[in-house]
Amino acid sequence: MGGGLPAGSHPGAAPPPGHAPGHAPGTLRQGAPVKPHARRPLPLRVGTRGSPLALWQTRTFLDLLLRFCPVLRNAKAFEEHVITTSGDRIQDKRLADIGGKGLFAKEIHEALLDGRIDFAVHSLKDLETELPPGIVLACTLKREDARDTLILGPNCPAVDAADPYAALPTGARIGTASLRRQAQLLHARPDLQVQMIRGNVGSRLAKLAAGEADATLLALAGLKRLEMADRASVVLDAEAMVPAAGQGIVGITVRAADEELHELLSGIEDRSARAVSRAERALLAALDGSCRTPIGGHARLLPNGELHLTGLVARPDGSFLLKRSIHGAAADAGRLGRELGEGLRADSPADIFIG
Ligand SMILES: NCc1[nH]cc(CCC(=O)O)c1CC(=O)O
Repeated sequence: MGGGLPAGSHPGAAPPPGHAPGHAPGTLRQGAPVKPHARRPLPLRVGTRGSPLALWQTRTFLDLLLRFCPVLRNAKAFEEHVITTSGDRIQDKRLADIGGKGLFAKEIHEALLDGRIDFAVHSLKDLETELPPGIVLACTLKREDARDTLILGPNCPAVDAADPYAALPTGARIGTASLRRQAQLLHARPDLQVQMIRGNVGSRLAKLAAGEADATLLALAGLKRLEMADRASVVLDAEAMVPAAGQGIVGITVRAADEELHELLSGIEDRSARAVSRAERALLAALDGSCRTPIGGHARLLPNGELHLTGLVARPDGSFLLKRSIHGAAADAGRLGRELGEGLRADSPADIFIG
C-alpha cells in the first residue's frame, strides 16, 4: 500500500541539532502520548510563494519535518504548490497604498481553505495577526537574526558601524517600501530622501547596483538564507532600527480542523520563537494600526528566562516616534505585548492610526 501516513506514525525521532522543540518528541503539548494517526493520503501539499527566499524557507522546513518525522521519508511525501499572491503581483506600488495587511498570504489562505493545499510556509512578518476563521498558526521555527541591515550602493561612502545614520551623505536617496524603516530613518535623519523600491531581495539589490537609490535596507534573515549576508554594509542594532514583528521567523499555517497535521507540525515548534512571536504579534494586534502605521516590535528572551519586548510606533515622515520596552515572565508573552501596545497607542496622536 503506497501513499499514506502510516497509522501510529508520529514525530518520534530526536529533534535535529540546534532545534529546541516545544515539547518532548512523541508527546503532545500537554504531555499526553501521541495518538495514532489515521491513514492519510500522501503527498502532503505545501503552499509557498515563489520567491527564492520563500522557496528556501519551504525546502528548509520540509527538511526539518523529514528529520523529525522519518516516516515521511518517501519520495512523494510532499508536493510543493507555488502560489502567486497579490503582494507578488503588484510591484509598482507601496503595499500600504493597495490595502496593506496580509497581501502576501491572501491567496495562500484561500488555497488552504479550499483544500488545494494542506499547509503553508510563511515569513511570519508578512502574516497578518488576525488569520481568517478556520486557519491557525501551527508552528513557528527557530528565529534567524531579526535585525535589519543597511546596504550602501556603489556611490555611497562607507559609514561608521557605531553610528550608521550619521555618516550617510546629506540628502542621500534611500530605497525602501517599508514605512517602518522609513519612519525610523527619517526620525534620525530628516534630510534623507526615501524612494520606493520593491521586489524580492535579489531584484532590490540589482536596483541598488543600478543606481536607483544610494542605499537600501533589508532584513539580515533573508540575506543570510540566500547566502548574501556579505552584501550588508552594516547590521543595525535592534534598538536603532526596531525590526518588524515576526522578522526572521518562519511560520506554518494549517486548517484548524486538520488536527492530525496540526499535531504533527506542532511537534517541531520552537518554543522560544513561539514566545517572542506571541509577544510581538500581541503588540501589533493591540496597536491595531492601519496598514500605513509604521510599527516595530522586537522581543528577546533574557538569560534569566524573562521576555524583553520593545515596541515602536511612528508617523511615516518620522516627525513622531515613540519607543518603549516592557519585560516580564515569558509565560505572559501575550499579556506583555498587549500591555505595551495599548500604552503606545494611548500615548500616540490619533492620526497615526487612520488608514
Ligand atoms: N517583506 C518581505 C520579506 N519578508 C520576510 C523577509 C525577510 C525574512 C524574514 O524576515 O524572515 C523579507 C525581506 C526583507 O524585509 O528584507
